[in-house]
Amino acid sequence: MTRTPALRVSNVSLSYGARRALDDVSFALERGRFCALLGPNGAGKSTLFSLLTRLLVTREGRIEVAGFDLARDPRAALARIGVVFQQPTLDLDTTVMRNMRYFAALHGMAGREATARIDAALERLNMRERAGEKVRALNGGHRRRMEIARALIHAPEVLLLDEPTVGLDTAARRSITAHVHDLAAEGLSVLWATHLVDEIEPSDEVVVLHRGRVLRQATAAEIAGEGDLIDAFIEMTGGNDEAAA
Ligand SMILES: Nc1ncnc2c1ncn2[C@@H]1O[C@H](COP(=O)(O)OP(=O)(O)OP(=O)(O)O)[C@@H](O)[C@H]1O
Repeated sequence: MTRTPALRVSNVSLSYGARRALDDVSFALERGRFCALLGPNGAGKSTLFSLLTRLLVTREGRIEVAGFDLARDPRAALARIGVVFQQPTLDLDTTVMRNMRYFAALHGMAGREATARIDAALERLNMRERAGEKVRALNGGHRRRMEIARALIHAPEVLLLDEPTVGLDTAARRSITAHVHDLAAEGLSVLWATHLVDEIEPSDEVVVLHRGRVLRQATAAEIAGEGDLIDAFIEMTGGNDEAAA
């Protein structure tokens, strides 16, 4: 018997007026996998994230999270998702712990339960010793780690990250990428939107998105074949961004 995927996107389309941002997108994310949603600027990655988090809705297609239909059963589906958006959403003038507590409260958690969940989430990202620091005092990499910890407070099955390394230096980028790969190795299902091929490991699943369409889903090693993933990606997408086309 096959297991229900962590995330299944079936024939999803979305248009902004006359512009078709997503066109019949289908893919599945197996549980405990790191899956890169790889696409150049304008491919539709953020649009897809907006649909997965119900910031946008579409009548065309279907999205299921751990078997729960996002349109029919949004509470159950959304409860199983943790999200790190492209734009940071932290209160810089309060401590890491207060930020985390606020978020726990949004999920209906308080008191000891909240503390235990927050501690565990910070621990997973090696951020526990920073709990008392003001967010403003943290560097970009630590702020991102904190946002990832925050997205894990309610123990989601699927973690969505939209270009989470934007604006980080090379060392912080590498560290965040490694941390999230570790989370997948521990059993979390991860969808990581990026246009940066070097964030992807050979065994990762990759969904190549270009101009709103899925060009391919396979492991990075399969897509790279005898060559490099970057060459295969450039060949598939023509090497130019939608914005520049
Ligand atoms: N609110 C909007 N109104 C009209 N068109 C939009 C809107 N948002 C996005 N688009 C267009 O839809 C397409 C997909 O955009 P989207 O932001 O989802 O891509 P992306 O892969 O996330 O790119 P980026 O990496 O630049 O964020 C692009 O052509 C973009 O110009």
